[in-house]
Amino acid sequence: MLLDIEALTRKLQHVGMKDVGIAVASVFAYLLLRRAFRRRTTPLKGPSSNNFFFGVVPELMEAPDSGVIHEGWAYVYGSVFTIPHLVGSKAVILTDPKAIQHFFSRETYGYVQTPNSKRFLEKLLGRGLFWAEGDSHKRQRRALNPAFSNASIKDLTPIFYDSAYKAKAIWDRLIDGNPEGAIIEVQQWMNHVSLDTIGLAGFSHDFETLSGKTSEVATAFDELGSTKPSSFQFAMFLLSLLFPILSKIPTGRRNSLARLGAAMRGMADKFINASGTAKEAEAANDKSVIGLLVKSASTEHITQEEVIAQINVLLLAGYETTAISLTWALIELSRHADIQDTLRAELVGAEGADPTWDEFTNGLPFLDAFTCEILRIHPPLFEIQRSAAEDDILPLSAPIQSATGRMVDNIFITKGTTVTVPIRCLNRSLEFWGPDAKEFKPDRWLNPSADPYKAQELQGYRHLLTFSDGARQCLGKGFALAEFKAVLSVLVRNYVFELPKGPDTEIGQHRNLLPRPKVAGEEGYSVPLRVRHYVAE
Ligand code: HEM
Repeated sequence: MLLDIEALTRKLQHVGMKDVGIAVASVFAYLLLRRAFRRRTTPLKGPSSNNFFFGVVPELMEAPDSGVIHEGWAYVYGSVFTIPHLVGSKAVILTDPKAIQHFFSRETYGYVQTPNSKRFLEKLLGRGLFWAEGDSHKRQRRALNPAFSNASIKDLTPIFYDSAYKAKAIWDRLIDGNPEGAIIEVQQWMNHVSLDTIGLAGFSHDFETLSGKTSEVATAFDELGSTKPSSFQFAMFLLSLLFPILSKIPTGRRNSLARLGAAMRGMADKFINASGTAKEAEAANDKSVIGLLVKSASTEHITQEEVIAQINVLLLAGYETTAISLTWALIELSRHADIQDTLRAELVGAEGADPTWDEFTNGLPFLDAFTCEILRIHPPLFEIQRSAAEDDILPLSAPIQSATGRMVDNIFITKGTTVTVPIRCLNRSLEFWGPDAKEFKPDRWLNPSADPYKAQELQGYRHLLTFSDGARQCLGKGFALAEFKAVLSVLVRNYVFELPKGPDTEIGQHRNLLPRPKVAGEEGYSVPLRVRHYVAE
């Protein structure tokens, strides 16, 4: 309907300044009343902070183990509690299984990326799966699903083995003729294995880092990984949470991130130009994840921009997570010679040469138990944080006492509230996993306790939240598990791993895009291990 300007002007001439004042005051009064009567998030107990602007965010970011802090707070304040967050606001932390299940069931519609994460993800990766929400997320995920089916992952298994054998060929040259073995910085090698694998299996691109080549993407990841953010950069990061405009000011870290974004986009462009239309990809019989995506692109209405964004998503989601898990696996084997022996006995005893995909999924119980324990004790992502897109009511498994002393069996969440699921806390919590929760014990997966503790109440892969849950749960879970098991089976069958200064060597944490393990005192995120040939007795 067009606006009748003349009629409006005539009407306004009859309205005096007094009427305008009354109208403005009425609007204000309405807004204030609406705010006053709007239901607020249930007041919950929780720690306090003197830091009005950042709350406990810096404390959690700098802690060696934020999971232990969350666990302590849950013990003192209850299974759902609040923490002081940005600019006097409160974030809600969930450790109640029913509340967590409800939260994940509403992923991408009711709970969405926080505004800061959304901006960051769009800038770095584009409008792909990580960025998308609701129906758009569903559509993108549907298009990618076939590439992650069991049949597709089975087809990719030779690529996982190829990467492991390329590393083996070079390690053999480093070790040959030396009974004492060689000191090998394994984290860098697990980076190479993971990057080359995701390149080939994800989008038919060989980064060739296992052959000693460098690429812009590898260099950009390396640069981000090896430099520790300075105090200035940390302060700028915190400030940009409050004033997003500050995220445009270049700092060393932001420049590295920009270079990583540019390198990933450059490579994605090359892939699109090389594979071109769906027809050409089909002709090339491209079984990579993106090759399959390109084929289904037209039926699912996937744009070229979205295909490019998905390449970035795969790189970021698949590279660091798997490299970190493999590095932790080698550290834990070096810390526990008995576990290393048991795993090797199972793998060497396996029939034939390399275990098949079917054996990874249905056989080799100790390899499976070891894998689950690495995922439990060392989740690469420490927490999932979202913002409530609308008001919600979280049900609880057991009532808790609110901050006003009232017993409540559900929590009202106001739209805009930040809600966090602390993965690392839940995976290692005494309450969920029993008195030996903090110990690295693969056996727990083989001999489930008669008293199964609370972990059974958690959903997620094997009651772990390492791969998250709900609509956004890790799409590459099957890929990651097969790659992890294939690489580890090659390495453990052929080598013996030790920490050069003994099994009790302190392992520290290096903050990167995701936290990395490092041998305390070493430069960057170095994990040098002594690696010897395994010789059967
Ligand atoms: C040990 C290895 C891995 C772990 C622990 C892991 C964990 C996770 C987690 C926790 C999420 C949810 C993130 C969030 O909601 O903020 C996620 C999402 C995702 N992961 Fe993984 N991941 C691993 C490996 C991989 C690999 C190898 C790939 C691809 C080949 C992959 C592809 C994805 C994708 C595409 C998503 C986004 C799903 C969505 O938003 O719908 N991941 N992963």
